[in-house]
Amino acid sequence: MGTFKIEGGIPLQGEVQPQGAKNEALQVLCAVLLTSEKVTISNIPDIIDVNKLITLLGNLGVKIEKLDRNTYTFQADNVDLDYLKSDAFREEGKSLRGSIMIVGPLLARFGQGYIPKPGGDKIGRRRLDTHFDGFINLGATFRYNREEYFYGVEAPNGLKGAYMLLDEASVTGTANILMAAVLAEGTTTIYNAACEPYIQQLCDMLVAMGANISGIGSNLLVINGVQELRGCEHRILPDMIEIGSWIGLAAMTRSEITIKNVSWDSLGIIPTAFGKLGIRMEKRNDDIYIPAHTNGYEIQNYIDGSILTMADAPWPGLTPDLLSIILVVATQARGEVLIHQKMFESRLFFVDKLIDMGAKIILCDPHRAVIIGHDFKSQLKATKMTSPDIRAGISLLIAALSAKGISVIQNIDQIDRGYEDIDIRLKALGAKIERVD
Ligand SMILES: CC(=O)N[C@H]1[C@@H](OP(=O)(O)OP(=O)(O)OC[C@H]2O[C@@H](n3ccc(=O)[nH]c3=O)[C@H](O)[C@@H]2O)O[C@H](CO)[C@@H](O)[C@@H]1O
Ligand SMILES: C=C(OP(=O)(O)O)C(=O)O
Repeated sequence: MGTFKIEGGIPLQGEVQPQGAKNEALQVLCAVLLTSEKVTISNIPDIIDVNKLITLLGNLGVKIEKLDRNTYTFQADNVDLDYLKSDAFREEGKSLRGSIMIVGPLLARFGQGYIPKPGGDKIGRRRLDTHFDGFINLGATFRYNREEYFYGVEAPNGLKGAYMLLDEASVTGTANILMAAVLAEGTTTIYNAACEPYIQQLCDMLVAMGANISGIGSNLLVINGVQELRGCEHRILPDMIEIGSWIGLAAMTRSEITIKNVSWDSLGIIPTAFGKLGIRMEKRNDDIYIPAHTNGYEIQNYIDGSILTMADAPWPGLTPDLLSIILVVATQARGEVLIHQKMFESRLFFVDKLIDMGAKIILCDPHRAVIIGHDFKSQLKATKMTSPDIRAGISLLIAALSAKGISVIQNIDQIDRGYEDIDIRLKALGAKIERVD
């Protein structure tokens, strides 16, 4: 596992180009399994999780051509279903969360889908009931091998459209059910569907492939099944979580940064959420300009003067993936904030490290932490730390960049799984960061 060595306390300056969205990439890559025709996808981020999924597709027999670093063509005209029964698949399939989304397309097109319990961040319980309840609603039979943590769904006679009210607005669950429903016979209605930009993008891609979907962008999707889908070209949106990470990083390191081509209209509440911490930014065409916050930033209170709460919620609420970043940025704000991570129960434990570095944080329980900002009157102290999950990892990296002295972050695979060339891009802005071993 690699390590970053970071000399903090240096303001950065310059422009950054956000990578393509990891979580969208994982969805649209799985969608290539829905057609025997060629699909071209551009703006694919070159990151560990995405590359693992591309390898998995290749092992499933999908023909893959790399046109440039971030553009590929895929053709699933000769899928090797036997691979799903191999030991290699049991290992590969469980190494990332996104692999779960091969199940819907495989079930829809070939009548069978299998997956070992998928990996991803260890940030609390991550159940899959919504996915499999959805497939069962579409007429699939379900089995689960408890010893091997292996899931299977089968529908040898095809899927039949159905009405369903999802138990929770699961992002990957909605994507999976949607990809099954586009080839099911008749009409499927998915209520309480997740509607993140990732899902909207997936819907747009499926429509370009010939699917019939209405309600895109809402929590009520109506899908009229079609017999087959065709190839298409699809471009992945810039990664809104990475954009949020750069906003937080700019404020906390008091750097002047322009984030290029952010697709502002797809960012939803994210700029407003950082605005509540007092972070100023300007929309310049489709770029975000963040001035150097030399006089700090002040957390807003509610109208009645009470302390602000920042909590996650399904889209269009604030994504849980940005709360760790918001938390770390708040440690240098003027004022206080309650961070309430509602969805995951083990995502706040990294605050121990921030407390070691001198941040004023009260961890109330696994879901809530109160942050009392230093207003830059006291700098965080450099330390040695390990990245527990992708977003805690980037948050610790932001803390290290703002801290006095040299910090070491171990287990940086956790950061590399979601952030393309993060060290190279930081260096281009003037950061002192080295990848050691
Ligand atoms: C590969 C991928 O796309 N991963 C994202 C996806 O994971 P993923 O699709 O796995 O996450 P889900 O949307 O299924 O749910 C995440 C967690 O939130 C809980 N939950 C969900 C919906 C809800 O209305 N109420 C509720 O409590 C679930 O029980 C679960 O613990 O969505 C998560 C939630 O945005 C993000 O953190 C992950 O980055
Ligand atoms: C939790 C995340 O990823 P995954 O679902 O892949 O673990 C994330 O991207 O913040």
